[in-house]
Amino acid sequence: MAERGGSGVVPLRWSGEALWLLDQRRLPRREAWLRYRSSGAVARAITAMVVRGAPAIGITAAFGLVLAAGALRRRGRAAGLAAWRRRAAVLAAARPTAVNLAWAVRRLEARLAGGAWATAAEARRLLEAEALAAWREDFEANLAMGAHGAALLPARGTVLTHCNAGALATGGYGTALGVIRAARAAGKDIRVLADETRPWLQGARLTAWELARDGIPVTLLADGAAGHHFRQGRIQAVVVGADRIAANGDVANKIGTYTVAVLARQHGVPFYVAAPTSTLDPGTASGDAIPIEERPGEEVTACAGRRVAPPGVPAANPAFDVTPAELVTAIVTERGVLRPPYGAAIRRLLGAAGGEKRP
Ligand SMILES: CSC[C@@H](O)[C@@H](O)C(=O)COP(=O)(O)O
Repeated sequence: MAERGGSGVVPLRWSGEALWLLDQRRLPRREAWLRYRSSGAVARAITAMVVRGAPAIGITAAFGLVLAAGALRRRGRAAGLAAWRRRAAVLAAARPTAVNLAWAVRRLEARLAGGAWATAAEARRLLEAEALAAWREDFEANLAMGAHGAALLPARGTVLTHCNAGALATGGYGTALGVIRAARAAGKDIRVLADETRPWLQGARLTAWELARDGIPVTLLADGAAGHHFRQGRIQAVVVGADRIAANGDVANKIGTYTVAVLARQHGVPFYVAAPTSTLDPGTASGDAIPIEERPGEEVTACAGRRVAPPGVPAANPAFDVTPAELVTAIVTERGVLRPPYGAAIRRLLGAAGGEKRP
């Protein structure tokens, strides 16, 4: 069983035959693993939030594409490829905001196009090797981001984070939480304030769980309480993850992130975004063009499975918002720290990777 740790937490396992996902909807009360053997079921699991977090759903989709390799058994390479691509399109559409889904599909599609294979079994082996490589690379990227980002944090202080950008949201270790983990490992006395992050409570359920397991001091905040803590001077830095970063540096992340960024600017607190280069989207000019996932209103009118709003009252439920680049102090990637102006910095970074960011 392939596993990749980092603080002992992983969102997925690969057996060679099946993908196992840790059901994040049930954490922290239960650690339940669900088994998936088809790409359609994997796509439904992504939509249903069994697994979430941009890099984690990208890696999950990559293994979904391995499971889709059965489509290549059809007579004729072209027909097989067309059937496989249809399954890939379903995976890519499972959640619209995180660019990592499309990134995973492009990466595995390029592997198929560039690799020598004659049978579906050979193609499956190529796809599996690529999915495992994407997972390993994401884990290593998180370690590198941790090292770059830790240097930005003070020797002692409190960091606010929003949502969960930890091991559960990635191939292991985490982006924003990776930065915090690395700072602690480097001996910095960092404490964490975690926004609860309604409606799915990724902060209360997942970030708090991960950090408590690691013995990192974490205090939960109701989402509306952040402003009070900024005003009291209790926050020295903000670190969050990202679902997509546009070519100009605008950042899409969990709904509520923009509010935190505005507060950070108002109070002169640095606002850092930690994200792997797989989250950069040079094909999207600005945040205005990033599709924002709209989820069912029932996720807001109910809390922990019980309706809290009066019957008949609807709720708007955008899952993400966009923080304009001008509010972002720095973007931490595995290849180094980007500073404004981000358009030029992102072009330089991706150019340095050989002119093409994606395979
Ligand atoms: C390293 S995870 C970065 C982002 O994906 C994370 O901050 C986030 O917004 C996750 O949203 P989610 O709806 O839980 O998938």
